[in-house]
Amino acid sequence: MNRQELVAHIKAKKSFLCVGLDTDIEKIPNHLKETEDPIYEFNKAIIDATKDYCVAYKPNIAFYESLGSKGWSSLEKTLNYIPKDIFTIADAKRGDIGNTSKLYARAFFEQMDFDSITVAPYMGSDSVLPFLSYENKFVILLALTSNEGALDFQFMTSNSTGLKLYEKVIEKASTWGNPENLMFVVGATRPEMLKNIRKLAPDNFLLVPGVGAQGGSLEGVAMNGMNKDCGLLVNSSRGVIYADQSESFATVAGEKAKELQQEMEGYLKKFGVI
Ligand SMILES: O=c1ccn([C@@H]2O[C@H](COP(=O)(O)O)[C@@H](O)[C@H]2O)c(=O)[nH]1
Repeated sequence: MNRQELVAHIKAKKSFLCVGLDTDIEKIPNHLKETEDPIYEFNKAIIDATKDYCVAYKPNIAFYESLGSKGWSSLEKTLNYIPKDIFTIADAKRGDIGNTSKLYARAFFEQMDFDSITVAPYMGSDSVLPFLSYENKFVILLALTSNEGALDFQFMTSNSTGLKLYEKVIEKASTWGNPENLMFVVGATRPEMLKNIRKLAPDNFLLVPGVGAQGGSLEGVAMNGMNKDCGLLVNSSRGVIYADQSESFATVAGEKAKELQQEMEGYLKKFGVI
């Protein structure tokens, strides 16, 4: 999917919601555990219930690869089940020397047909460029993450440039890619930082995790980070998919996703995107 198509889906659905498929076998309702592939059955029900309210799904790869070959199989089946007009994100946080990154890119863009993958920036250009060589695919580069540990390195300031590390990541990576193939991860837990990030990356989409279970504010994100095309994909994983753990889990997940979509519709109108 290209950027123009993503923007068109956001406008049509009046939503910039990304539902995180962090499907944890421990948290799946008991009645599904008797099925042959509980992870896939859970994801199918979540997708059926939420697909009208979201524009992206983000399976976090750790939840699948931790189950070995069966997990990879559940992931592939889930990816194939997601409607083709919904943007897909492999939250894999990959990145290695160029020769190895090339194979990570092949795994997620050719073996599996994800629209995008999250990539760690710290090994530099040769670790990221192989992912950027694919047409109509996106790299989503970690810039300012939502966790406590973000404070350990990401705010360090360079004596020579005065830039913080996350700012340098955005500035430098913007010379490798462009808004047609490059997005950045910015946590919802630091919404006040989004104004500054928008100065460095006015047109790039930002993937914003941290709304829901991590306590990030959707309002703060929208008010500080929205651009003329929306420019935001706001993710909620646990806050949607585990909103209820009974047999009604999917219905409640659908209601949660709808609530978020309705709030998003308000912000899209406020900023003249729709
Ligand atoms: O900075 C980051 C980068 C990635 N994540 C991932 O997003 C989801 C958030 O899940 P919630 O249940 O909505 O908290 C999860 O897959 C993280 O690994 C992030 O949270 N922050």
